[in-house]
Amino acid sequence: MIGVLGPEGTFSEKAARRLSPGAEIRYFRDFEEVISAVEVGDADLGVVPLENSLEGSVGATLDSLLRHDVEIVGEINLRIRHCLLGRGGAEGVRVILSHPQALAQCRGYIKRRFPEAELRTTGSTSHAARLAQEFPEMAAIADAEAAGRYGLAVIERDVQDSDENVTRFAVVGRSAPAPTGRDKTSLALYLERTEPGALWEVLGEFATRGINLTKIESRPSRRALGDYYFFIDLEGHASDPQVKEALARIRERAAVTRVLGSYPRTD
Ligand SMILES: O=C(O)C(=O)C[C@]1(C(=O)O)C=C[C@@H](O)C=C1
Repeated sequence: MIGVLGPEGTFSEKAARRLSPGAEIRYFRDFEEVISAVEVGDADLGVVPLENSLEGSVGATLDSLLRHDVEIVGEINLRIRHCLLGRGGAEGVRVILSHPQALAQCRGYIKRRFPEAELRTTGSTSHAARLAQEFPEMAAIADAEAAGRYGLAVIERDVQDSDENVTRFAVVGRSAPAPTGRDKTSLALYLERTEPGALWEVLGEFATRGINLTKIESRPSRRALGDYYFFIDLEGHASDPQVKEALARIRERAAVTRVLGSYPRTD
């Protein structure tokens, strides 16, 4: 059973179905609840968004991965094509609803096409579609498939601000997959020290061993303003000798070195 953001019809569900077409799906209120359900065994796997090509990282997912004892076991890249869904035509639309990530991915379209509309955020794109079903003056930004599920018409298609709108989802589980030879590793580091070059030294451990980094991102540590965790993705598996060696050296310097998972690469 795979846990995803609900209700029925989210992009997270679409990504989960791509991973495992026949799997039983269970719906949760937010990404933290999905991750925590995997941790306690209420879901075998979870599928949660990690980052988007237009809007960047999904902070709520990164923060939850750090705070729960789960592993990233895979990744899924899904092209996101948003639609405007409603009960009538574009003329009657006064309020536009969606998940904050989806509204942000369609910001330009909304400003251009509906300069007067009120924007309201919902827990997910399908939650927006479910609400738009009840109120004719409301339209939802969601997947075309949500229109059929919630009895809505597709008012306009492809309303995202760029065709290159891709969301990368993490598949979250409790046990690490075996190395495949084409893997990626996600890490979270907390350095504590603030002297010049602390991050540079850590990154040098990867550079000198020819390990390619594919992402680096900082997130507030929640301890103090200006205090950060670094989230790093690299090519390779945590059990590869070079990666293992780099991690051992980094563990001597960093206050926290947490491997969030090693998993097969999709690109
Ligand atoms: O609301 C949904 O449909 C989701 O699955 C969430 C989510 C996200 O937060 O990134 C997933 C993909 C899209 O980027 C927009 C929304």
